[in-house]
Amino acid sequence: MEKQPRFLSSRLLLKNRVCEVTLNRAWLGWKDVPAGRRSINNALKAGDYCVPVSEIIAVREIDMDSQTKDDGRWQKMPQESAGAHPYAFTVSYVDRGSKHRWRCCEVTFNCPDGVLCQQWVQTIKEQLLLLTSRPKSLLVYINPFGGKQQGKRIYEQKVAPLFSHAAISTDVIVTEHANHARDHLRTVADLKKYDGVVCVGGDGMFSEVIHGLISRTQTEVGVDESCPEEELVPCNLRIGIIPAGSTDCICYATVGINDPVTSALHIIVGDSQAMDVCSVHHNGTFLRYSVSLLGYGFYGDVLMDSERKRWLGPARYDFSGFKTFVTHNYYEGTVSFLPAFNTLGTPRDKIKCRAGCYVCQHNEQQLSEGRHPCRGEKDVSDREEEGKWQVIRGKFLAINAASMSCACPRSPKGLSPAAHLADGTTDLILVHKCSRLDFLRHLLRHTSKDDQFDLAFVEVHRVRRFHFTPKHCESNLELDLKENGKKLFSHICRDHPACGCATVNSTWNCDGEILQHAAIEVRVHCQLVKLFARGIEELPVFEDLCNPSAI
Ligand SMILES: Nc1ncnc2c1ncn2[C@@H]1O[C@H](COP(=O)(O)OP(=O)(O)OP(=O)(O)O)[C@@H](O)[C@H]1O
Repeated sequence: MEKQPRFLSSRLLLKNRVCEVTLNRAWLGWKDVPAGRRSINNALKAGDYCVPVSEIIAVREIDMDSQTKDDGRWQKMPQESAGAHPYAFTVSYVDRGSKHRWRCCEVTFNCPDGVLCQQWVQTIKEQLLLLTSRPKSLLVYINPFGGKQQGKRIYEQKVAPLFSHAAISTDVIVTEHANHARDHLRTVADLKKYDGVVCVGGDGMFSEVIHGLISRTQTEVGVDESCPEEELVPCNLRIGIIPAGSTDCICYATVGINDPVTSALHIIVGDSQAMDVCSVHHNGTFLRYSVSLLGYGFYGDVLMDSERKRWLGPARYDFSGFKTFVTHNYYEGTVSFLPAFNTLGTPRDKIKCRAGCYVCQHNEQQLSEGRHPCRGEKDVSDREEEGKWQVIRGKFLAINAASMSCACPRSPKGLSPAAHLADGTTDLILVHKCSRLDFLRHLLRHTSKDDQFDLAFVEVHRVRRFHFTPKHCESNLELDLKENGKKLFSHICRDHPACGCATVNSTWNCDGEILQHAAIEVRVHCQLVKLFARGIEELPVFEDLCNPSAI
């Protein structure tokens, strides 16, 4: 690691031990003064430590006379040290626990004189002010009915104190009905006042927020989001998710854990993770946006059935999953798709999307070079034409488009383990008609080490766009044409199930919401939104870096 010039370096007292405390542009570090030279009360060496400045939450001076911290809590001070080192300051910082969990930790240093103490506090504060990616003002939406209806309590007890500790101001809106947050963002909210939007709830609340923000952004720049061919403009404001729902998959996929404190700390340090968004249209009419899973067949049926059994609570997903599996319906239709070309990565290459993902960076760059071509280069529409649409007709148990791995605590690998959050593509997974046993083998591979795509009846394609037309809509289309010309007297199986045709229709599960239409056109918009997150970190990323000799 490159050595940085030191801003400050002093011998201070930490819990009766003399420490060498050092601050440079990147790190705050402390280490015990070597034995023989330290020695206050013969304290044991407790080890060396360093914290990236970017992960310091706050610093404050402590009023030793009143023996309290300025947040009013009592502080025990050792008598000896208080005498010789009567001034102190406390630094709050991010501490990493296991499984991507973050906590806010504190360390208090005692100083021999007040000027030195103030110099430390002032210098650290100045460094924090240089971190311009940190939000100062946030708009917070709380769904009081999400998950176990704990959203308000979670925010007030775990998140709000951290925001105020980090001097972040907030405007909080407790939603009063579904789509309250979406509509407020779309029209009323004074977004210039804020550096970000936070939703407290589950994936449904996150979906409301992206719908509101994307809509608002397009309106402001005069882009018509209802037109499938429009190039949508990315949203400026970042979105934070405080997980408080019964499904918190987006939070899990972008932070690595569903934990309100961890999410709050990612917001405070000003992390940023871009995310692709799929627009879904039917016959040229806008339906919804999706960021995680679009599923027809199995996952559509599970959602449809589980919605009827809300009274069962979270157990409804297991129940409906089992029922749908036993029912074993398949659906006929045509899938056409535009494969991603000129991109790094494939759905089966086992390269997982992680913090600072190279695949996402590279592919986004390729796309934006296409959008803003240098002289002589082709523009994006020409480039898309370079890829050839492919068409697959068949009978499917499931058609899934995974725009991220869709990993969650129940399925740690997810539907498409190598899908990327921000590479401008979605992984289209087609599960053709097969036996129940084979389908079970495929489903079980979501939790085992085996490749879930290495089965004869499963195919997967990384795509930029796809269309799906169920068979009954194809019949509709044919019927219309024939009626116009030849006065055909036939019926559509959908309307007349008694005709004996086995075909039934499924619905699309769009990030947990049911779509009203089965025939859809989907297009991926690369990095349309940004989150206060950094993607899942490879563990243990900071063990190597945390070497005090580097400072
Ligand atoms: N005050 C409210 N009253 C009723 N519904 C609301 C309110 N605020 C938000 N909603 C809606 O509640 C739905 C579910 O919210 P959320 O995702 O936060 O919780 P969840 O428990 O994970 O959801 P689900 O039950 O769908 O798994 C969202 O689609 C949202 O539109």
